Amino acid sequence: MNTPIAIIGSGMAGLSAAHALTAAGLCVQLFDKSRGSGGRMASKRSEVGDLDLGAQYFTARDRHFVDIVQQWQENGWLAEWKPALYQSHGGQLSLSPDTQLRFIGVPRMSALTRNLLGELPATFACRITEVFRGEQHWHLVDATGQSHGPFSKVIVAVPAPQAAALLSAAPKLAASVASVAMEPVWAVALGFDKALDTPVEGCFVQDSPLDWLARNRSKPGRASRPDTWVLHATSAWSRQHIDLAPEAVIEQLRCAFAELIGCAVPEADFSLAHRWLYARPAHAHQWSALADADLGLYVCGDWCLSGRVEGAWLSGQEAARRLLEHREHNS
Ligand SMILES: Cc1cc2nc3c(=O)[nH]c(=O)nc-3n(C[C@H](O)[C@H](O)[C@H](O)COP(=O)(O)OP(=O)(O)OC[C@H]3O[C@@H](n4cnc5c(N)ncnc54)[C@H](O)[C@@H]3O)c2cc1C
Ligand SMILES: NC(=O)C1=CN([C@@H]2O[C@H](COP(=O)(O)OP(=O)(O)OC[C@H]3O[C@@H](n4cnc5c(N)ncnc54)[C@H](OP(=O)(O)O)[C@@H]3O)[C@@H](O)[C@H]2O)CC=C1
Repeated sequence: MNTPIAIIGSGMAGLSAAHALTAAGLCVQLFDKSRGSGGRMASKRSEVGDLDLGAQYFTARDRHFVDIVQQWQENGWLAEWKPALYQSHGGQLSLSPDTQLRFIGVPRMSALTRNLLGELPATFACRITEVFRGEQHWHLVDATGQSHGPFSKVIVAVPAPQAAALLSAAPKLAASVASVAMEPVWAVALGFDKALDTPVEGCFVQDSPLDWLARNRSKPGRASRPDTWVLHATSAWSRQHIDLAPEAVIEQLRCAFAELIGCAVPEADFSLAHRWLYARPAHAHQWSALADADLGLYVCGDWCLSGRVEGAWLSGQEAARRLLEHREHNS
C-alpha cells in the first residue's frame, strides 16, 4: 500500500488537494484542529438555526472552478443565491443589482465541505504543532504530544501565520510564508423575532465599521424565522477592536447596522460574535501554491491566491498537481 500523504487543514484548500490526490490513486490522511471540516466556510449551529459566520457566498471565474461548481450544483450540494443586493456609501443605501452568479452551500455553507469530506480519512480535534522528517518519512506531532505517521509527503493547508509555524524543516519556505500578513474580521449574528421592515437581503458597505451584511432567510434552505442577519466588520475596524469584549462588539456593530439599514432596529432577541483572527490575506498573491518538492513539503491556501473560496480550491489543486508531477519525475 502507498504510504499516505498527510494534509494538515480540512478547509477548501486541503479538501481540494485531497480530492485531486485520491483521484490519482494516492492515500491521504487529513488532520484538523476543529471538530469538523470547512475552516472559514464554517456554519455555526445555534438556537436560531444555522448561521454562516465565515464565507457568505462564492463566485466562480476560473474555468476549472466553474466546471467543478457545476458538478457540485448537480450533486445538490450548492444553490445559487440571488439576494436583493444593496450598497451603502456615506450612509446612503441604494439598490445595487448585478448579474454576478453567487453560490452557497445548502442547507448551510458547511454542507459543501462536509460533502467534499465524504469518506476521506480524517482526524479532527487534532492541532498539529510539529512537522518533521525522519530518515525516510514525515511525522507529525499534535498538541497533546501524540505523534502521527509515517507519511510520504505533507501538505500544509492552513492560514499563512499558522502554516509558518509548521515549516521549520524548510526554512526558505517558512520565511516566504511568514511574510504573508492576514487580517482579522469580527462577525456578528443578530436574530429578531419580529422581522425587520426592510427589503435588504445583502449589502456591500462602505464608510462604516461594517463591510458586509446578509439576511439569512434570503438564502435557499435556511430557516425563515426568526429573522437572522450576519454582519461583518471591516478588517480595519476589527484590528482596532481586536480585544473588545464580544458583548461590546455586538452592540457597536448593531448600532452601525441600525444607522444604515433604514428601518427601526430593536434590541436583538439573539446575538453572538465570532472573531476570525486570520480572515483574509492583507495583499493578494499569485503563488498558486508553494513547495520544497525535493523534501516533499507543500503549502496551499486561499492566501496563495485571491483570499477567496475559489482561490483556496485552485491552490489545493496546484499543490496536488506539483506533488504528482514531482512523483512522476522521480519514479
Ligand atoms: C468572515 C469571512 C468572510 C468571508 N467571505 C467570503 C466570501 O463571501 N466569499 C469567498 O469566496 N470567500 C470568503 N471568505 C474567505 C474564504 O472563507 C476562504 O478563502 C476559504 O474558506 C479558505 O480556505 P482554506 O482551506 O484556504 O483555509 P481555511 O478555511 O482557513 O482552512 C484551514 C483549516 O486548517 C485548520 N488548521 C489550522 N491550523 C491547524 C493546525 N495547526 N493543525 C490542524 N489543523 C489546523 C483550521 O481549523 C481550518 O479548518 C471569507 C472568510 C471570512 C473569515
Ligand atoms: N470578510 C472577509 O474576511 C472576507 C470577505 N471576502 C468577501 O468575499 C466576497 C467574494 O468576492 P468575489 O469577488 O467572489 O464576489 P463579488 O464579485 O460578489 O464581490 C467582489 C467585490 O465587488 C464589489 N461588488 C460586487 N458586486 C457589487 C454590487 N452589486 N454592488 C456593489 N459592490 C459590489 C464589492 O466590493 P466593495 O465592498 O464595494 O469594495 C465586493 O466585495 C467579497 O465580498 C469579499 O469582500 C473574501 C475574503 C474574506
